[in-house]
Amino acid sequence: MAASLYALRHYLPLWAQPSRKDESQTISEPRHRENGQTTSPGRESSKQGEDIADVPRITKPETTLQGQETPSPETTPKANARSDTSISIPSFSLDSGDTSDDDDDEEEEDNLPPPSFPALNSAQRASATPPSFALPSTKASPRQPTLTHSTQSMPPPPRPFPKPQTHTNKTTSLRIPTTGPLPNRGPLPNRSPAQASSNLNLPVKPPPPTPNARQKVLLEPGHSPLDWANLVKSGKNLSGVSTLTLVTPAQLKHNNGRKDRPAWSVWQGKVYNITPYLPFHPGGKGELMRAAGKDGTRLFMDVHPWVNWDNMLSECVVGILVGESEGARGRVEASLDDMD
Ligand code: HEM
Repeated sequence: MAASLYALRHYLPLWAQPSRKDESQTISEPRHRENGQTTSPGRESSKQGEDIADVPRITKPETTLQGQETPSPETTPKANARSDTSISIPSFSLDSGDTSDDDDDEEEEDNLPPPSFPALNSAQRASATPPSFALPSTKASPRQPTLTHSTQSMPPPPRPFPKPQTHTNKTTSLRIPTTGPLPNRGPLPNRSPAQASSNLNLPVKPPPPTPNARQKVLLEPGHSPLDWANLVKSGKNLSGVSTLTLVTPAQLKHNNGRKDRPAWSVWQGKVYNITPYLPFHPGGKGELMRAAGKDGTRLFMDVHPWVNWDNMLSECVVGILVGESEGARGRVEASLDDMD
């Protein structure tokens, strides 16, 4: 116990450090004297047989219990069956009033190297020495702590560590600062990329526009694919003709959607009036108009062969594309039928 206390004396507050000067202390530190030299307990003995003498022992105080026989330091202290309550209980005293006789030893102790653990440059040593105990302020000597004598009741132990008062305390100063820029975290977030890069003299390039691979257009409200599907389902005639007709190429070419004429187009032999579908076409009116007045099968299949145009344009069918001769014969037959 005493050896531990002595080994840890650099970490104990001053008032708790064991003193070798006061002979009345209960914890005495034996000294091994060899050839007139004093060996401190913290030092290692060079001889094996002397190790026992280096171990600090708890010995019976010699001066405070007067009139009692002084036991040999080699024996275990015995309890005394005295009921004299006036006997003062020896206490631990660090009074430094009598420092005159042992100054050399004191200097020798102070010059001792600190314990090897923790290391001299370790964080434990930097932060732990000296611990700041909140001792009651007295105007005593530098060795302030006074555990005085006997019948005085011991004051309550002081708080080992004072409460942290400001954020400059050691424990809080290790935290990440909550204000100001963080170290090595780049520019402040409110700065624009141009401002941030201006410090670095880097050329500022605007991000390239995202290519619209599908070339879809923004449809007008009420012209979504679902709106078109609902319009087709309503059964409304969207072809612009009363009956299916034979369409000649001349007729197809004429109805190309210009000059208020309807826009007809052909897919796989069928003629469709695409005029009502123009505002609903996801690819835009312009794309769809490329097929107006002609056969648009190849254009259609090049872009979206997966689209079921026959189902989508079922109410837009005008007729069937025929040759010029067939169309003329068809018109004659039709006129004959009208005569019947
Ligand atoms: C009347 C016949 C046509 C119908 C019913 C039709 C229908 C459609 C539909 C439903 C889409 C959307 C496809 C999707 O989202 O996957 C679309 C997109 C498109 N269509 Fe058409 N289309 C027609 C004719 C044409 C023609 C003749 C062209 C070009 C000459 C064309 C060019 C486009 C383009 C460029 C897109 C956007 C890209 C895409 O979605 O793949 N369409 N069309």
